[in-house]
Amino acid sequence: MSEQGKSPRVALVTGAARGIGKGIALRLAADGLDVAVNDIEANTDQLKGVADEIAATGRRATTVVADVSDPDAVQSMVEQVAAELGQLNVMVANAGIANVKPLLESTPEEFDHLMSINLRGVYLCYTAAAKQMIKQGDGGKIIGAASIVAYRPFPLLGPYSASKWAVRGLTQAAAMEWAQHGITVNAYCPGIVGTAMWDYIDEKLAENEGLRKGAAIEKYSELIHLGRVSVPEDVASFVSYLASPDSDYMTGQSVMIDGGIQFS
Ligand SMILES: NC(=O)C1=CN([C@@H]2O[C@H](COP(=O)(O)OP(=O)(O)OC[C@H]3O[C@@H](n4cnc5c(N)ncnc54)[C@H](O)[C@@H]3O)[C@@H](O)[C@H]2O)C=CC1
Ligand SMILES: CC(=O)C(C)=O
Repeated sequence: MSEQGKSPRVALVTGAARGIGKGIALRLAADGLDVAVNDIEANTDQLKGVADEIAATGRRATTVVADVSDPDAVQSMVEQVAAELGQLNVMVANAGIANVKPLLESTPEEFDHLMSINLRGVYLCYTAAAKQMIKQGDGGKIIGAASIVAYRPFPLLGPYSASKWAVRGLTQAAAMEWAQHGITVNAYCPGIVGTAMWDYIDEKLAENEGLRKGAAIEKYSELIHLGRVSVPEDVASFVSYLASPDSDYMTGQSVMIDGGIQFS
């Protein structure tokens, strides 16, 4: 119980074994929420490490191994979190993958796989969380991972950019439909964050453009007006706001948190 005698709010963060998701999970725990962290089976050890870090701060933590593209797994994940931590108040649909390739070399199978995680996964997490929050009857905060490419695609990241553009649309529709239940739905749009995802993007862009390793991220970083590559904590600070009552009058927005690359 908190000082006010109310149970701490509970957040679920997908793709939280590393990178931005880990940063968000640790920040929400620091904000006083109990936190469930999700990732795929291959990252189970890292995921447990994140849960241990949260528990060390005095908050309750639990891990849920699940693939966000699987409807049954997502439904079970939400049920498990509500059963173990008592409720679900904040859903952060963060899990995502990138694929760097010219459109003319991409395959329908690669396209479907990327969409199954980046778009269908977000849709499944949004809807499963909303059903749980409506059942609880006390509103909630649903938050999705978009990107600056939801406003202006990067070449060689065509399907990825389209998936993030679609997350922006889904976020607007969900905000309209669930406002009546006191649920706000917003998305964060990071720019260039130095995570494993950008290690991969840098390597692939370098291959495609005949650059040395590290050169692509340097090149793209020249676009950042604030003059440095982002860290997960930059994004987590904004998600902290979206998860808090301070953002209660904001819904349907996909907001750039990119050091000043893209302007809407
Ligand atoms: N790194 C960047 O510059 C940017 C990242 N983003 C978005 O932020 C989110 C997090 O990105 P990063 O932390 O950089 O990526 P990352 O690759 O470091 O971490 C993503 C996590 O998601 C997990 N994941 C992948 N597929 C999954 C699935 N099917 N089910 C559950 N978990 C799954 C991975 O195992 C990994 O732990 C992604 O949605 C990404 O598209 C958006 C803009 C910029
Ligand atoms: C990975 C990503 O979304 C960007 C913009 O770098």
